[in-house]
Amino acid sequence: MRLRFTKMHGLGNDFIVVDATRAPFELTPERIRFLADRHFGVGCDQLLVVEAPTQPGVDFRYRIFNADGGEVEQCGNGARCFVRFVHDRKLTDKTHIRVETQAGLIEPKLEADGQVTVNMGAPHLAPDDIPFDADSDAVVQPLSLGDVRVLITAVSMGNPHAVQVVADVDSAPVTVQGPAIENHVRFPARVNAGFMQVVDAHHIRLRVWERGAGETLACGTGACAAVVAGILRELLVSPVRVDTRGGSLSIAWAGPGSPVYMTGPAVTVFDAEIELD
Ligand SMILES: N[C@H](CCC[C@H](N)C(=O)O)C(=O)O
Repeated sequence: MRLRFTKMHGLGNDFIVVDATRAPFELTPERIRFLADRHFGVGCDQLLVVEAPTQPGVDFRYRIFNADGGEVEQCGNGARCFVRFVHDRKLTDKTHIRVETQAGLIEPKLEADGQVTVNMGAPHLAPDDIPFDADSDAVVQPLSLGDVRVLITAVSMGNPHAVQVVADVDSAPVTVQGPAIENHVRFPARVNAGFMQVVDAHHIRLRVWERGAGETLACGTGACAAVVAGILRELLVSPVRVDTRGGSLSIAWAGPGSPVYMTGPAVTVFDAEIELD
């Protein structure tokens, strides 16, 4: 099977993007893991599949697979790459599109300056919607990681996030606590683990250990979840600049029930083909 794909990234969070609008595209988890492998395959954090919509009034359907082969609900950096991909490949002449995902409808928009703004929808905060086995409905919850206990805020952007505040992201124990949080028993669907340093009320630094991919250079839904958590904890005021290791995003949120808006870049690196056995 010959697979045509485009390599893209959003602030270094990198993707293999496949156009499946004309022909169905069913890949096994094994093949996705092969494609995502940075030594034996192409290499990516996630594989994004562009499909025709399944419902009226929508332009495309968007499926997301982590490097571990699992399909997930949402990807923020991928949504920005998505609108650049469909626009550049002339799958649409629209610059503002409506896209259905497992997590619901999102609306990415290609701005005149090349940046992309995405209405990511409203965050979900009820524990059952994360899903999170919560001690209470408090914004901050203790989570035991064996010999240490961390204080997290659980937020879903369609995909689950556990966000904690740290003094310095550069020295934060991301590679130790990240996997422990990702696989914690109180997150039945596993979780993305965010480590947020508050610089000031409109500025944070963020690292994310992603579910199914490990630490990435940037995480769009993680940036949204961190800003939501920071505003709920009255540490942040919208809009917020989020500095990730791959660059900066701008996140805006007007409070519970309101959508989160994310603005940032989307870059095409190359087009290629690969023979899959
Ligand atoms: N690892 C995430 C999916 C990709 C999210 C991230 N790449 C983004 O930009 O939002 C999860 O399992 O929920």
